[in-house]
This record gives sequence, structure tokens and C-alpha cells, in this order.
Amino acid sequence: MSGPAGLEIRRLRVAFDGFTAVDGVDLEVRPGDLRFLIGPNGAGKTTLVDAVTGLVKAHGSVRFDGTELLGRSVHRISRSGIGRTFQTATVFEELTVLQNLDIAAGAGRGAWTMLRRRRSTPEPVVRALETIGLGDLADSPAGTLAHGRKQWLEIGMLLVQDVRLLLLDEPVAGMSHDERLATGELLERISTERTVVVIEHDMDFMRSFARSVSVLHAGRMLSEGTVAEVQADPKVQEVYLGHAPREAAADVAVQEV
Ligand SMILES: Nc1ncnc2c1ncn2[C@@H]1O[C@H](COP(=O)(O)OP(=O)(O)OP(=O)(O)O)[C@@H](O)[C@H]1O
Repeated sequence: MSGPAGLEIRRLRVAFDGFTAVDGVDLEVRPGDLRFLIGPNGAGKTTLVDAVTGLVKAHGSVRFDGTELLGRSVHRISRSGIGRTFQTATVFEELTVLQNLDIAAGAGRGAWTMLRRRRSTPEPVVRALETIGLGDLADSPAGTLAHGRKQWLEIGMLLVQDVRLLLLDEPVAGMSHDERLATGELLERISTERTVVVIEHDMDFMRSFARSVSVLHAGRMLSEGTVAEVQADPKVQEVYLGHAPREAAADVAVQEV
């Protein structure tokens, strides 16, 4: 693995039929960061990640490890070492945990070769299994995993692909308290070797695990800094208290770190 790589976004703009969802955003994520991207509903968080991964047409500049990504295909962007998860885990439910990881790791190998039981498990798969803590469930069908564990498997599928930048969309949505904690610890481990950006609405989770935070509002970058800095920013307090969209979001402004 060639180590974590940074992301540098400049003047990013995404418009849908005249509506500007991302409106001139600058965002810099240094290699090895664990960055949380927060903001009220409709702020443009998912659209920003869609632009980075090539799913929507965007203007401006997105550089990853120094290379311009805008204009590249989804496939080429993913090959450059960027992977994402969505709110709903996309694992092969019928296949085992191990087979899911094996398939993700097996670009270039035939499907049947991968599905046949081999004598030894490839090293990156063993490491990913250990990192995501699913070693005991390696032979269980992914469909039988609890919701939280499916998310971890999906993260493992990015790890075996040697993704250097992980973009995770609300990874702890629907998780229990213990699963959230385990997920936070997993992200801390991962981000020692890779760069991680998390879109999140869960403010307790953000406060516990973010190394840095960016706040989007109405397509623009509202505030950036440490958790303490962002929480103390009157602009952030105003947006969250003004909208008060949900209790968890509103309390970003009123709780001390
Ligand atoms: N394909 C699309 N066509 C038209 N408008 C879109 C499209 N995708 C997103 N939007 C609009 O762009 C704005 C930003 O949406 P986006 O999903 O990026 O926000 P978000 O910050 O991720 O919100 P949430 O936290 O609710 O997921 C919203 O007003 C949304 O309705």
C-alpha cells in the first residue's frame, strides 16, 4: 500500500437543472485525517461525495494525491484508490463474509476461482477480517449479519481493495450504542493508514471520533476546525438551532465537548 493520500477540493460546484446543490466549496483533507462532514439535511454533503466519486457532473477541481479527478469516469476514480459506502450496505447476502471479501479483493481473477474454496486465504483478506473484527463470522452468510456488521463488512471490502480514501455515508445510522463505539474505534484504526471522510448526522458520534470537522450549509462551507472550534462557531449554532431539524443535530450547539 502506498499510504494515505490527501484530498484537495477547490471551487466545487454542482447544479441540477438550475438548482445549485454545491456552490463553490473548498475542502482540504490531509492524509490520514478522520474528517467528519456535517450539515443540515440538503446541505450538499452527499452531492459533494458524488462529485468526488464521479457520480455527478461537477465544476471546479478535485485533486486526490495531486491528481485531478474531475472529468474522470467513476471506474478510473475508484481505481485511483477512492472507495465509498452508502447508507444501505451493499454486500452479497448469499455469500459468506470471507467470499464477499475475496470477491472485493479479486479484481482480475475469475469469479469461479474466487468462489472455490482455496487452501489459503489471501493475506489482505486475513488482515481485513481482523481489522473489521469479523474473524469468527468468516463462514457466515453476509445476509445473516446484524446491520452494524454488514457495514463493517462493507468497509472491509474497501480495505481489501487497498482504498486510500474512504468516503462513508452515515456509517452508524441504525446502529446500537455498542456498534457505534466499535465502528468509531474501527475508523480510528483505519485512519492510521488511510484517509477517512464520514458524512454524519449523529453528533455524539462526531464528538467522540472526529479529528476534524467541516460543516456544510446550503451548498457552502460554513465552518471548519476541531470539534471544539466548530461547536463554538456562532454560525454553526445559528444554522443548527435555526433549523432544529432533529434533536441530535440541534445539540451540536448546546453541548460542551
Ligand atoms: N439528482 C438530483 N436532482 C436534483 N436535485 C438534487 C439531486 N440530488 C440532490 N439534489 C438536491 O441537492 C441538495 C443537496 O442534497 P444532498 O443529498 O447532497 O444533501 P445532504 O447534505 O447529503 O442531505 P442529507 O443529510 O439529507 O442526506 C438537496 O436540496 C437535494 O434535494
